[in-house]
Amino acid sequence: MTRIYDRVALIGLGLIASSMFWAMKRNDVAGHVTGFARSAETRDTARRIGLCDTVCDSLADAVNDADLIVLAVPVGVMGQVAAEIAPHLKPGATVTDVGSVKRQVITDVSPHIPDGVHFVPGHPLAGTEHSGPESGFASLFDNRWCLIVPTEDSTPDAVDRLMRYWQALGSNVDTMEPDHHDLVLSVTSHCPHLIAYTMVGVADDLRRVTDSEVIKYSAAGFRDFTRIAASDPTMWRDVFLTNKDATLEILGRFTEELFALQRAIRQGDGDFLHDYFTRTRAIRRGIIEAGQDTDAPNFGRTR
Ligand SMILES: NC(=O)c1ccc[n+]([C@@H]2O[C@H](COP(=O)([O-])OP(=O)(O)OC[C@H]3O[C@@H](n4cnc5c(N)ncnc54)[C@H](O)[C@@H]3O)[C@@H](O)[C@H]2O)c1
Ligand SMILES: O=C(O)C(=O)C[C@]1(C(=O)O)C=C[C@@H](O)C=C1
Repeated sequence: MTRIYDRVALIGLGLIASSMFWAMKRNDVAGHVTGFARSAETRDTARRIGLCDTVCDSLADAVNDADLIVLAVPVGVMGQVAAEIAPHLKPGATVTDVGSVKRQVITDVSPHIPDGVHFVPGHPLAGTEHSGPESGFASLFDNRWCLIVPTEDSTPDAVDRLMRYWQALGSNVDTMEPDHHDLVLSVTSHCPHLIAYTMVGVADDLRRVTDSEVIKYSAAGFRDFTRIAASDPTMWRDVFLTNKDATLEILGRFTEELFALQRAIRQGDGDFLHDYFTRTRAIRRGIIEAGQDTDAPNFGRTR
């Protein structure tokens, strides 16, 4: 038995919250789980599929007895939800979030946390392009990192307990400072999504001059882009609006590199291209050798 919290409340019943629920049930991580979603349709779906022990029709009912409250809503509404739950929180409870951006969430949520309640932000580095209450699955967090991003006010006990909770859900855990988190995630997640959105947008524009061939004959590289570019529009709009500085910094560097490659192609500088691709191939191989890419088609193959 790996019970870490007695009562957990999930706010926003989408991909991440539903995956957390199934992972909690798999390992008996929580005693009783309540859930709340804004739309009646999502709450009905949750009741139909058995998502949460109790689906509540109000935020107050969902959180008032909870030891852990998980904000699993788009980053842009975290502050608003925190303000709504604040009067109903139990002393000693911990509020956490799973938002993809940390500095803005801390700025928006912290002022609403009452005295005697802990706030310990977090971010599971796991997801898919799917969203909504039916998209979750218990193994989503297995062997993935979850970054815990304490604020200046987070107490060591509350941090330690939340880390044990994510480990019980199957994750590896680490702590990180908020601004550093936002810069790192801009490189590893946010800008790659923006580039995928752009590439699919370019293909869509081109469709008119290629008679749909780019879609019909889409090769593996482009198909990977379309998977990423199918990710939830609300979630990703909020990510870019709330991680503006890091996104613009990394996009600036990206554009410089792209221009260098463009020049090498124009000048026929094969050595530059070969050296560049040799360097990037080594990065990919390093990730696989470190056992970090469990999705790789050859993961675990010995020959
Ligand atoms: N999808 C991913 O790959 C991924 C990975 C890690 C972290 N995250 C973060 O997790 C959070 C949730 O993402 P998700 O993928 O589960 O999204 P999702 O779209 O699947 O679910 C979000 C849920 O929040 C609800 N919601 C929206 N506004 C609300 C409000 N004001 N009050 C109450 N509920 C509201 C929606 O109805 C929906 O049920 C986001 O902050 C996102 O940045 C997502
Ligand atoms: O695997 C995917 O589809 C994801 O986009 C997951 C992903 C990522 O970029 O790795 C997306 C957003 C997060 O906040 C964390 C994880």
